[in-house]
Amino acid sequence: MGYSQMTPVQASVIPLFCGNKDVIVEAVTGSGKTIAFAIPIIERLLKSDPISREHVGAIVIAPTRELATQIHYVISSVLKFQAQAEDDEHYNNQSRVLRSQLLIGGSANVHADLEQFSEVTPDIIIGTPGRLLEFLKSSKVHTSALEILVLDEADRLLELGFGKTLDGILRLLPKQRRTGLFSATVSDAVHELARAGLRNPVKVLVKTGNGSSEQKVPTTLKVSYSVLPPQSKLPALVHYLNNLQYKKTIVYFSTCASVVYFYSALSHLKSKLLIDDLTLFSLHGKLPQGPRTKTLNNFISSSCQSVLLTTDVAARGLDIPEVDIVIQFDAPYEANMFLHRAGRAARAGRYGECCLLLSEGREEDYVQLLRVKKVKIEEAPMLPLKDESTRLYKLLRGWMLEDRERHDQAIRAYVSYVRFYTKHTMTSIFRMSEFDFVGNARAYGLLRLPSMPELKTARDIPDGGWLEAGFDMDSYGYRNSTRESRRREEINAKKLRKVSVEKQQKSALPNTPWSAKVERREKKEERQVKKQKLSGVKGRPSADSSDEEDLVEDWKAIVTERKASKARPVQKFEL
Ligand SMILES: Nc1ncnc2c1ncn2[C@@H]1O[C@H](COP(=O)(O)OP(=O)(O)OP(=O)(O)O)[C@@H](O)[C@H]1O
Repeated sequence: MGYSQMTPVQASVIPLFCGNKDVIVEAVTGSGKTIAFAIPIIERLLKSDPISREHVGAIVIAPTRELATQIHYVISSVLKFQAQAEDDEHYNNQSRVLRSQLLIGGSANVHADLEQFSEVTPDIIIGTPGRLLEFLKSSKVHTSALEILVLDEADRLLELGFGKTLDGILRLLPKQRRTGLFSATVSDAVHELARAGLRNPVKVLVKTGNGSSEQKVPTTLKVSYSVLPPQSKLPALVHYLNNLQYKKTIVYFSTCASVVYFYSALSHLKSKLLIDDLTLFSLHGKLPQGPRTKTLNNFISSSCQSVLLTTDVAARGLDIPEVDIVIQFDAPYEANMFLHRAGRAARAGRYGECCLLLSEGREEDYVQLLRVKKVKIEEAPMLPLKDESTRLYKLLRGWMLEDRERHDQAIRAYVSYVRFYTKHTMTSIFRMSEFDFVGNARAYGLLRLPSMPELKTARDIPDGGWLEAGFDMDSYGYRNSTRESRRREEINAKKLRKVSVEKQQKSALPNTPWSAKVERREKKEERQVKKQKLSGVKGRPSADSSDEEDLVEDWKAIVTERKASKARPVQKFEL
């Protein structure tokens, strides 16, 4: 494969894992952990008795489909040398040919996987947890001969959501086996599992730098940050994309909806905003598997300057050699994820850069936290953004006004970002009580804030949520004619309903106390339902700005609620 020597993690782990040791391995991103477990898997299987049909010899579990596919590719690349070695005397003595199979959700169903399993008779299975569990539950698959189990990105696999599936898989595996846990960030959760599944594990910790200069990121990675008002983040991104001369760039956003929106905006405005030969790609977990795989492959094989806009689905493990810069548009929900995102650059000793964009206010404290986590991070030089910013938002506004769907998309992205913010694990830094609702809404190019329960505790919200005074939402239409006629029908139906309610109110005589009581009660119930909706009891549906009248009503309720809350002692919004 062209490697002249082992990387430090390979030199430490291969002898241990080929022997009789379970291992927990922590080594920085891009340090060659895949080969560090691929070689021991192959060695052990070659040394053991041949595995009979329907049996599995080794299992590798990875948290994402992309990573599982990549590991399968690396293992298959090593296994290819078996064919070349067939004439080799040493090889013939061993008389084994190993095969591997990939199991991931979203592609063929588990029946097709089982058919392939009986056809190919693989010794090594590489998969994502859900599909793997389904597969192992089949009576056609036997695990009693399992020699070795590897959990790559083990800390992620043990996080909530995967933990249960993983327990299910572990229950189906024999206790007599070798187990290896690998990650660039081995958390406490891994030690929990170590107690449960590993026998006297050896912990291998491969550090970079020495003593006080010890780091959690590769020494060849330059990490910087910029603190900006929210409205300057998009112009800063555009500035970076136009001025950094790198072949491949990955930009991380916090939610799928943000990727969809910014990809759509930047692609449409590309000829006016970005340098000519830049190609944009978008990848996130809500894409169907086909386009997901195709996008990643196209990004990897692209020969021009390329930018991948993505979420944390592409943060761990992916090895794309030409990625030299990573931009984190938002800070991730936990500090370890920062290291994984950043580690897509500066792999295997190459030079790389990572820029983090933070919003002014509390978020600056994140830098200190990263320093405590042994990340060497410096402030980036100030960017000349003023003119760029005015021009960008003018173009964005023009583009948005061409189709109301684009504003809906922006609202979905904004709402998802706010919801993401509420889930930050570092609540003392990313405080909802300090969140700049208006600044962020402007950053997303919104004309009006959507009504959402989170706004109840927000400060400095403009009347009715308007960010663009005097804008007529009724005449703001969809390009799609079916959608637009449906919107118009809804507006007319609402107008009619309003007229009929007004008529009823007028015809109600003052000396008919019973009907007045009923009406009052109905209104009260209606208000209560609305209040429940706003307090988020059932979780609000995605904000659809086409429902303008409801929005006005909701806004009234928010104002009333805010007035009432002023009278009460202030309750801090702690998470
Ligand atoms: N011995 C070696 N010499 C040179 N390059 C190597 C060697 N072993 C692996 N590499 C290269 O190093 C790069 C990173 O390897 P790998 O993807 O295994 O890193 P990793 O430690 O698993 O990173 P991450 O924590 O991000 O998953 C790959 O491009 C791989 O080809």
